[in-house]
Amino acid sequence: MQVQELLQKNSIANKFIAQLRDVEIQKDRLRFRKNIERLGEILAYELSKELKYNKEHFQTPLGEVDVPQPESDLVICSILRAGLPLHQGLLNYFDDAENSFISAYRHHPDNDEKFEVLVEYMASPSLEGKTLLLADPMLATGTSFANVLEALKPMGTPAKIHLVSVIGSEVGIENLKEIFPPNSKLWIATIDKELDQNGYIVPGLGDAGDLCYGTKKQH
Ligand SMILES: O=P(O)(O)OC[C@H]1O[C@H](OP(=O)(O)OP(=O)(O)O)[C@H](O)[C@@H]1O
Ligand SMILES: O=c1cc[nH]c(=O)[nH]1
Ligand SMILES: [Mg+2]
Repeated sequence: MQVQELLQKNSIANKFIAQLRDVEIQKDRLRFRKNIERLGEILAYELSKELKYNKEHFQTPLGEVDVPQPESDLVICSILRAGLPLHQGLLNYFDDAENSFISAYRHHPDNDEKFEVLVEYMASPSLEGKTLLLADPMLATGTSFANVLEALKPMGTPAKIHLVSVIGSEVGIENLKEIFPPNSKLWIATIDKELDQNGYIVPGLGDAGDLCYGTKKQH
């Protein structure tokens, strides 16, 4: 798995990341979701440079022109819940992509810091031979991405997988390098060094799902 980190180069993306992280600004859920969506758009643009293109012919009112067009076999798969605004950002640019939705959530069976990641819901077209964009804004331990890859296996083997994320941890990314095929690529806005004892990214931004949609009751 290759890794491309957006914030290695300064851009307007820095502003969106800073607003996601800021403990006061992030209280505005609408802005929080919108900033994840905007980063989805930027990451879509960056990864679009590596898609395959075919020359297509167009008629303007004044003449004819060839413009290479991206291949059309994209499937965007988001990991619920926090993947939803990232999904929308990708879909804003890849508007003719197919779509998958899959759940992954941290279940704390003993109400302590130990957790397992459960996948319980999936709605997906066939992925056989297609280009899969797997979207989750947080890549902490990497377990959600790993379990989702496993759960998607019955849907067929994609020709190429692009993982799309906003904040990752170094250890989580190393874990995924062992699991995802070598031709996969992670497009991520920024990478932090540490995880705390609860598996949260430090400094990170907190709980992305809760910041997008509110807290959830454990069950
Ligand atoms: O890399 P990992 O260690 O698996 O952690 C990252 C996952 O944790 C969060 O999901 P969470 O379980 O909080 O669900 P939510 O999106 O519904 O809040 C986040 O949205 C990622 O899916
Ligand atoms: O830091 C983290 C880790 C998992 N999930 C989040 O939302 N944030
Ligand atoms: Mg959460």
